[in-house]
Amino acid sequence: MSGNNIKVVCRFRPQNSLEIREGGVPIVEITDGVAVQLKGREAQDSFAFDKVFGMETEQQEIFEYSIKSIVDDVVAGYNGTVFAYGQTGSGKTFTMMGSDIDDERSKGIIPRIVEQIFQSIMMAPANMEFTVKVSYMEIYMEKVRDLLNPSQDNLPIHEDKAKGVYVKGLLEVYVASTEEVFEVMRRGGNARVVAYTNMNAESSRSHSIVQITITQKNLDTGAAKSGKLYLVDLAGSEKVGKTGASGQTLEEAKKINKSLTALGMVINNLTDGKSSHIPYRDSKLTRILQESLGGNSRTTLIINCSPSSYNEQETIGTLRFGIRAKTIKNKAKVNADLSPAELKALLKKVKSEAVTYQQYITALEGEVIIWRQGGQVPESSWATMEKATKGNLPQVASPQQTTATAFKPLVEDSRPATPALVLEKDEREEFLRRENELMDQIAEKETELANGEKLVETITEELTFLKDQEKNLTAENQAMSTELSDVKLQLQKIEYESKESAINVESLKETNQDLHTELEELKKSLEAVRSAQKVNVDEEKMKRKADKMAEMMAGFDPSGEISEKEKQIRDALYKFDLEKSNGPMTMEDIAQLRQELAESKSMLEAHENLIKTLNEDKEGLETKRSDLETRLTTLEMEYEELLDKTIAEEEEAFNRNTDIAETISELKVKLEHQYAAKKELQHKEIEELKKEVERKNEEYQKLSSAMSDLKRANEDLQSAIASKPSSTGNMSEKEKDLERMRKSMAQQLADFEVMKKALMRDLQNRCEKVVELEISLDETREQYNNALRASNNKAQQKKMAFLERNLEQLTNVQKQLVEQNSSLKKEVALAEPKPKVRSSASSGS
Ligand SMILES: Nc1ncnc2c1ncn2[C@@H]1O[C@H](COP(=O)(O)OP(=O)(O)OP(=O)(O)O)[C@@H](O)[C@H]1O
Repeated sequence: MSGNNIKVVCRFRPQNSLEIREGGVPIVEITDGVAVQLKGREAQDSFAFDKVFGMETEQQEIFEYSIKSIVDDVVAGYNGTVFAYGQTGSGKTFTMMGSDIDDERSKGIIPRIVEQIFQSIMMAPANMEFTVKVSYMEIYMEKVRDLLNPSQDNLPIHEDKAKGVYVKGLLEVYVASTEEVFEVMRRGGNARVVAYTNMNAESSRSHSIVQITITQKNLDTGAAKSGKLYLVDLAGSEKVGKTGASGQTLEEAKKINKSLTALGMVINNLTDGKSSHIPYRDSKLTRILQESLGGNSRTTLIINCSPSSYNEQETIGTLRFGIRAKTIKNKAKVNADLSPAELKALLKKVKSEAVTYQQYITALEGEVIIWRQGGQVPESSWATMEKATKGNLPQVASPQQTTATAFKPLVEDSRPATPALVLEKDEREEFLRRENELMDQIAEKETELANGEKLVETITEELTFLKDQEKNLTAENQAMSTELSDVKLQLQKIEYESKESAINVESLKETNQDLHTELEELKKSLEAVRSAQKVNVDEEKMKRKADKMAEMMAGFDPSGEISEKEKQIRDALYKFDLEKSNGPMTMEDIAQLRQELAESKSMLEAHENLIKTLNEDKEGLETKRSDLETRLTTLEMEYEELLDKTIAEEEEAFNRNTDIAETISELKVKLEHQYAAKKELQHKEIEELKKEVERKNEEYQKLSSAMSDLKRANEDLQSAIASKPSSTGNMSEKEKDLERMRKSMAQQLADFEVMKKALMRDLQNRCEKVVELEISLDETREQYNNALRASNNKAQQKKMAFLERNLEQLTNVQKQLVEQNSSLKKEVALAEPKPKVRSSASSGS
């Protein structure tokens, strides 16, 4: 086993758009493919590496030079590691994975390594059996997450003698082809994207590690070898301040950078030549990659840099890191499991070595005894290892003094012992066992802590939400409290009012009860008074009726004016009879008389027609009068109904405890309404009746003038008859005519007599009705007055006063109607003398 330095290669990518936009220019100059000189503003340093790749270097070229040999080593049973180090965006992922693993040109070194591995396996001898396992993990915030089993996000790191350092519980997938490996890569890559989206973090802040383990077994000998290859894409190496670990606290930023810082420390301690302790355990990354740095591994570090002046500082840092790492020495060895034959030979060798050592020890012990006893051993007889190997040792010591346990083989390890203290083998194993336990506990505690943190976060969110809610609720509560106190006040007010109302209701009930009792008593007393007075009242009524009738009919003497006129007519007829016996009239006189008589006749006929029309008018008036009476009756009935209804409503209002004043005003409005409607109707009727009366007056005037004309004609006729002596011829004819005329006049007189009697009867009937109406009105008024007197309730009195007013108005209306009626009667009476005048006029002719 020989020491071998870490191979460090440097790769510059082309300037990116940001750098160009910011005015960055390439500042690197590569010399001989192994040195790079920075021609920046701050530094003019040169750096030498195993290889320096320029901006235009193809992926294939990188692989060919720096990686291919490592694949061969791993297939040969060595451990291998490829690191990509550099600032964010410097091309680490581009170099390791490539922009497209399916694209021949742009695929990175990992796909190429995988292809190479399977190619090597295919080319291996037939007696070699290979198994390839792949695992994919990342370290973020000092937690190991299994990208092929993302639920495992905090795996512990263990170490034991057989397996060395390993991640406990990491899923290792057996793969049999390039495609299968690619599939695993894609799976892990997707899990990484999802995890970072959920965490709202950047993938550049984590370290991703692809681990490929190749085991090969010689089917003939049984000998086995296994090589482990770590392909590491480190997190961006820039200082947190520059690009800023967005959204992270300083503590988180420290954690993110912890592995990188520890990597730097490990590299420093490995290369400064004085440190006895290498702090692998300071971070998860350095612990996992312990063998890769100064241990059993063939390691290549690719440092990715920006060529731009814009990133000069970061590039210098990266290059310095590479230079330091370059001096690390590893001790790579084949991880071989020996075949049985090899093991037997080894056992034989070890046994013979043990015998040799035992002989050597025995010789030495013999010498020691001699020396202790004060003796001397000549120098030539001193025991040496050389003599022991050759079997030339003197037998000086007793065999019982020899001990096999005195021999201790050197503990050979591939890497510096950790911890730096030199431990006994058992102690070391115990230490590792204890460490593993502690690592498990730490992982558990970390998971618990993470869960606790999540819980705290959730609870904090909940708390914030609850606080907000509480704030809202407090505000709502305050508003509601104010509302509640308002409502309480209102409630108290209502309660008070309710109590007051209850008291009012009670008192009103009592009043109502009293009123009811009083009403009942009044009714009873009224009934009693009624029944007691009924007989008297009937008699009185009759008497009053008779008196009124007498009073009313006093103006209408049937034996008055008409009889006078009748007498005049009779006198005229008698005179006519006398003249007839005095002598004959001349023919001319008679002819003239006849003519005048004919005129008189026609005039008489006209008057008869007029009387007929007047009779018809009278009948019309009669009908109107009866209509008016009916209306009056209806009005009275309505009034009574209204009175009853009002009282009932009032009682109801009392029971309901409603406002009496309100009810009264409503009632008043209603009554006023009804009264106004009726009043209007009656006014209309009165107007109509007035018009009718006027019309009748006009007709009467006309009739009067016609009558006076007739009278004059009759007078002329009479004077003519008086001046003419009685003629000789046709006397008998004239007499006959006169006789006929006299008869017809007598007949008319008799008819008029009949009509007059009928009119008088009718007038008497009407007067009777008017008297009855007046009496009933008086009675109603009296009853009302009684009721008013009986009632001492203030509200009722008010109501009664109101009703009284209504009654007064109705009485006025009734009076008006009665007046109208009497004026109609007068009109009829005026219409009556006309035929009398005419009759008297006729009697005078
Ligand atoms: N050699 C190159 N040639 C062409 N393009 C490159 C090269 N190196 C990197 N790039 C481009 O630069 C961009 C950043 O590269 P990459 O993602 O590999 O950087 P990184 O160092 O892995 O960043 P991070 O630390 O954020 O993961 C990518 O778009 C990539 O395609």
